[in-house]
Amino acid sequence: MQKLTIVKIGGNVIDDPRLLHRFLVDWAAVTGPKLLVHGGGKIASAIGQRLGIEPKMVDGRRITDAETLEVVTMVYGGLVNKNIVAQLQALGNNAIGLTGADANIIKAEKRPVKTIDYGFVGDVKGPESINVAALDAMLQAGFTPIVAPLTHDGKGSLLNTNADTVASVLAVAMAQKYKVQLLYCFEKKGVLEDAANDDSVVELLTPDKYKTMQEKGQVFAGMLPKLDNAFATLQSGVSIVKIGQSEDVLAMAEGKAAGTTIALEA
Ligand SMILES: Nc1ncnc2c1ncn2[C@@H]1O[C@H](COP(=O)(O)OP(=O)(O)O)[C@@H](O)[C@H]1O
Ligand SMILES: CC(=O)N[C@@H](CCC(=O)OP(=O)(O)O)C(=O)O
Repeated sequence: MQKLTIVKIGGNVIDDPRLLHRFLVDWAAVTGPKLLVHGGGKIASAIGQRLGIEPKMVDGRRITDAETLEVVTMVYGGLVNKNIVAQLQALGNNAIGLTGADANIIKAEKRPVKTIDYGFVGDVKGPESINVAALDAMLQAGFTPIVAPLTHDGKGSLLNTNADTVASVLAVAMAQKYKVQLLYCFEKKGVLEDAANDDSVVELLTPDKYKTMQEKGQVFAGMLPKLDNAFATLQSGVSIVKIGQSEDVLAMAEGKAAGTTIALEA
């Protein structure tokens, strides 16, 4: 099986032009088939606020009313996605920017209203909702798909889907055809024993260690769904999952010691 590297890059890196450029230079140097998923939540919040739309987040998910859907479509599908593609073209990487609607790559369902109405937020059912053949054709033709965290409902509406979730569902679906390594890149050196101390990287995170860290309150906020997603992908056929700093993407992709490796057992 051919190797496929899937990287997710988070909002704090995208929001910093210097960090983003440095990441893209290293990303362009990653060899073999590869696919990038980007977030951009921070920029969407800032631009929404400039338009008088206050961000509302519940459990790390954005409440996406009709106006907010317009903002995230412009920001994720336009500004962020196309800036990344243009920079990668300048670096010699033949990137192709996509939302989940393009080539029907990710179909989702509007999250049902229970106690909270998330609005136009999409949940992806499973690997059957991913157009693996289309992504495979692009990869084999030498393109690098750059995927925005937008999905579609098959009825004409775009939906907003958390970028970590998009990366993990794509990784699981692509594992049918490739040996997938999934790298979550953000601004810290990895999963840290102490979130304020960058020198406290946990090199290997097992479910037992994760449980202990949760009990001690060492993992919180956006790291919780990221790690839940990470363990779930390993259980669904993804070969390697790592979490680390955007500056270490090349080292992580090449299997050198960097970041936190997520593993089902020690
Ligand atoms: N143990 C931990 N190690 C590192 N970061 C942690 C930890 N626990 C919580 N965090 C927080 O998780 C955040 C990353 O999650 P999130 O903001 O969702 O990432 P992204 O930038 O990829 O969207 C970090 O900025 C950090 O504040
Ligand atoms: C439904 C939902 O919450 N979608 C996310 C998508 C962007 C994202 O995940 O961006 P980061 O990776 O930068 O956080 C949002 O709008 O914030």
